[in-house]
Amino acid sequence: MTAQILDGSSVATQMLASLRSAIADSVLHPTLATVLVGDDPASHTYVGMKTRRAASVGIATRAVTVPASASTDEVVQVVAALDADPYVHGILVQHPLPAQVDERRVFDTIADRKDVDGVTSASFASMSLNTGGFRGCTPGGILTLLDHFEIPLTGRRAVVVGRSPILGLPMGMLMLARDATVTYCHSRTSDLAHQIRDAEVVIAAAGSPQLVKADWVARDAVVVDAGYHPGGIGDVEPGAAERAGWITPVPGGVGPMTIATLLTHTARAAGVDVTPATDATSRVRSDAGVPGSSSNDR
Ligand SMILES: Nc1nc2c(c(=O)[nH]1)N[C@@H](CN(C=O)c1ccc(C(=O)N[C@@H](CCC(=O)O)C(=O)O)cc1)CN2
Repeated sequence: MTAQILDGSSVATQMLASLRSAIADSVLHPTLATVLVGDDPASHTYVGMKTRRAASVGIATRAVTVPASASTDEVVQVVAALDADPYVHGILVQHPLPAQVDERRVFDTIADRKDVDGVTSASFASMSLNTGGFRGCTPGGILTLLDHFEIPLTGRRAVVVGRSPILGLPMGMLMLARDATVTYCHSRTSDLAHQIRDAEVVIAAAGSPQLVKADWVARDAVVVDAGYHPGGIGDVEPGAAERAGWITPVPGGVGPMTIATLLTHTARAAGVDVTPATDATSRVRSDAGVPGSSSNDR
């Protein structure tokens, strides 16, 4: 049997439609600053996609481009100026930054209230401790997608392949906060196939084309492919759809959720009343209220 599709495009479209009407109903004018450092063509494409989708829901963008030769201090100064600008509600620094720039220092310059991309150390701590704030856009978008389709996480064996600070690492922490039993795998994991065969939920976020082989995927597993490589290739072999119970398509899965989440956060940062219904998280969580799901568990 073929897996059911976790259709990120359609959920993102619903989120954007709700966002558009929430912004139209408000007197507020949300503005997102985008910071693009260097000439990476993929980064230009992604910032362009975010800008166009922002415009489509009534969010203004302020595009700042910085030369590829910039130092960490120069990029930090750009971000600090946006932090101080009362007309900017959210700041997106497009990853990756050129090698000579200390990306962590740049991210951590973003004020908490403007970290709509959820990339600062403080936002990571909030995701890890489940204390609110903006979630990372890709991990947050994935969780919204799983919630939308009422995929339970409580007590399930979840494997995250990848441990990047803006995706794999926070993704695992968010699922841990939802009482999944989380295992991180990465480039030094010796038994990746074995770990994935045992997983009920697989988050493939390694940035390595088709790293996850179709025959590693357990029957009926939930497979989220957060890979995006040229030619519509993900981190999971397409044949996995023949075994999985649920799977995200590439394209049309995680990517659109990332952008819809970023824009939802930007509107919230500006004070727009975006109710949970707007970003689909109001759907009843199938693991909500399960005995033993207290955050005090060890
Ligand atoms: N500061 C950040 N940098 C990066 C992030 C991020 O969330 N914050 N994520 C990725 C790239 N990314 C957004 O920046 C991104 C990548 C892909 C998509 C997307 O919607 N892709 C489409 C396919 C598009 C196409 O092929 O034309 C899809 O999957 O359907 C959105 C966002 C790294 N950097």
